[in-house]
Amino acid sequence: MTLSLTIRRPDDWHLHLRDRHMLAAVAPHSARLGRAIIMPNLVPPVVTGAQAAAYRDRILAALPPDATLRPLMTLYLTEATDPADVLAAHRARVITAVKLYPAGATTNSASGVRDFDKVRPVLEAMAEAGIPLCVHGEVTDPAVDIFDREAAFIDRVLDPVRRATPGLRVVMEHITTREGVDYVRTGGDDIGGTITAHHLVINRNHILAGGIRPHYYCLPVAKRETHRLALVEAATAGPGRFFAGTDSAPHPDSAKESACGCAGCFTAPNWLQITAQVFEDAGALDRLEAFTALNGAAFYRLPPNEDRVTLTRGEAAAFPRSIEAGGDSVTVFDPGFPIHWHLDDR
Ligand SMILES: NC(=O)N[C@@H](CC(=O)O)C(=O)O
Ligand SMILES: [Zn+2]
Ligand SMILES: [Zn+2]
Repeated sequence: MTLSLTIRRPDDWHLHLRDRHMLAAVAPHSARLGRAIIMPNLVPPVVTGAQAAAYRDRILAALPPDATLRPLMTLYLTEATDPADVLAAHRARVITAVKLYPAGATTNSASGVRDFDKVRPVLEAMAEAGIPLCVHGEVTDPAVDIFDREAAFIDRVLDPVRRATPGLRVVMEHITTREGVDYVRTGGDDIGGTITAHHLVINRNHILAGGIRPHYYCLPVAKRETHRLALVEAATAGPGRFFAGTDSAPHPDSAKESACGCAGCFTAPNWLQITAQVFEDAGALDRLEAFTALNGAAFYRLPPNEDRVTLTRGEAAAFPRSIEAGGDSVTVFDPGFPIHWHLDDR
């Protein structure tokens, strides 16, 4: 018996498309989504409305003619961000959200925020205008163990900032811990959380046991199995404030397979199929649509996509091991188990 599942066209609420050669190589792999929140951590970062508009044009030019993707742009919050520019870019529908990177927390975060008091006026303006703040939730204090940095961020930064800025709408990005799940679940209507496909699949053993696997290294780093199970439970719970954000973060293999390999997993080509497999294994296929196509739109106060895609269960799917980008290869995330779901949306 062939099992098939028709759902509203999925969105990706956390996507890195990069620029230039990399953009050209990876954009087609996200082209058949509905919408995607485009992360602004380019070098140099996207900090003004004008830069976001120019970046959106480069993305649209890189997409194939049959693309359905509508890129939703974000601004990279710095201590010098002008609240008036944020408000104007939002009013002009150039941006959908603003991204907070604690300085030094992750790839290209050097221009991020060190002193949270400096961004208070921007956050207050955003709360007033209902502009969501997407947050990379890790403390950067070198004294805090890397596996504890998400939980510490909630207590030391996120909760104090939210209390100081009532009405601020926050997406806790790429949550990796039970603490993150609990904070979003109990945090009220103004907080949502994205969950990646790779964090639904790997725990820290996959990165470190039996050899170090750089293509499983991303930030926040995958945690213990108990945390992965909490993420699967949250993702498969149905209607709510958890939604798919792939954090597909391509890097050249030369930068990952290095004595100091950089962070990011490239999941754009297979995240939906992997997610479907995880939901099947959890007995939750009836809730895949909520996670991939309903909850995120609801949080962003956008209508769900009207068109549909069909996923069909069959033979184990074959995904490329890597793709080519401007002379470099970029390894595609390998879930490590067979994926029986195929995407058919034409
Ligand atoms: N997730 C990652 O490990 N890397 C992302 C940055 C980010 O989302 O933190 C990247 O841009 O490479
Ligand atoms: Zn991040
Ligand atoms: Zn990211």
